[in-house]
Amino acid sequence: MEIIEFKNFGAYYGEKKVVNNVTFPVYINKITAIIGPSGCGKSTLLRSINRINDEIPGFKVEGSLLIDGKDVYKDVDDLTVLRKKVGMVFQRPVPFPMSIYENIAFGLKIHGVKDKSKINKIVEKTLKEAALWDEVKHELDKNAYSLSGGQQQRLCIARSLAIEPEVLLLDEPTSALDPIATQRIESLLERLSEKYTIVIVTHNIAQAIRISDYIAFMFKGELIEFGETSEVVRNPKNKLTEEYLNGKIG
Ligand SMILES: Nc1ncnc2c1ncn2[C@@H]1O[C@H](COP(=O)(O)OP(=O)(O)OP(=O)(O)O)[C@@H](O)[C@H]1O
Repeated sequence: MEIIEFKNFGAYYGEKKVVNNVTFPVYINKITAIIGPSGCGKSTLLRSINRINDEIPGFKVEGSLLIDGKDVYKDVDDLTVLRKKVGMVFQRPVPFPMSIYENIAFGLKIHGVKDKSKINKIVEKTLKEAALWDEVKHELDKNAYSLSGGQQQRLCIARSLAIEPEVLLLDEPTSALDPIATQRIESLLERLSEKYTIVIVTHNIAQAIRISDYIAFMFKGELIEFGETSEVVRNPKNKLTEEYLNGKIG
């Protein structure tokens, strides 16, 4: 079942159209990878889902983008509600300059959770979910910047999970990480997809093939192909997809 649907969706920065007539579904509790060469509109698509691009002057959209059947640009007034439902993790881990514990507690407090024992429980639960608990349980008061890059990224994932989103958006979450940290994040995402819907932008074709259930291949602002990852890889319908997957473009 789909949770998100792009329908004839387009996006502009000022006069420049960077996403054109894109239609595809994002299925619930699956990992969908948006792939394609640099500048093809991957991040723009991803950032449209939680309307984080609204802050860019001149950004506008056309067509529709539905979450649970509601158009996020027409039917959603409260961006806080949208962003609670749709969490986001960025390319570079960006912990807050505070303790590991506070990194998670902070967001909860903003969302109105005040009870200390409830916060403690959520901190532990989400750090476990993000496969970080065992490494940090004795040093929750340490500054988050003392963690390695991979641990910081898992902390950022834990922070997103704490506010119980339904969808997790990730923009190149492993491109700043070494192969071992990357592998840990990949297996974490596979586990998280049992409970969350995941949309990931990645330059790394091998990664998309390893972890995604569905692939959306973008090229110059157009959706060239969408389908089950195994099917797209085994039997790409479009020549461009085949060339991209074989490293001939991009
Ligand atoms: N804030 C902005 N203002 C103006 N143009 C932008 C802005 N952000 C992106 N663009 C342009 O929109 C197009 C699509 O960019 P986008 O970042 O969505 O692509 P991408 O596929 O994610 O690229 P990359 O893989 O390099 O991150 C590019 O031509 C880019 O230059």
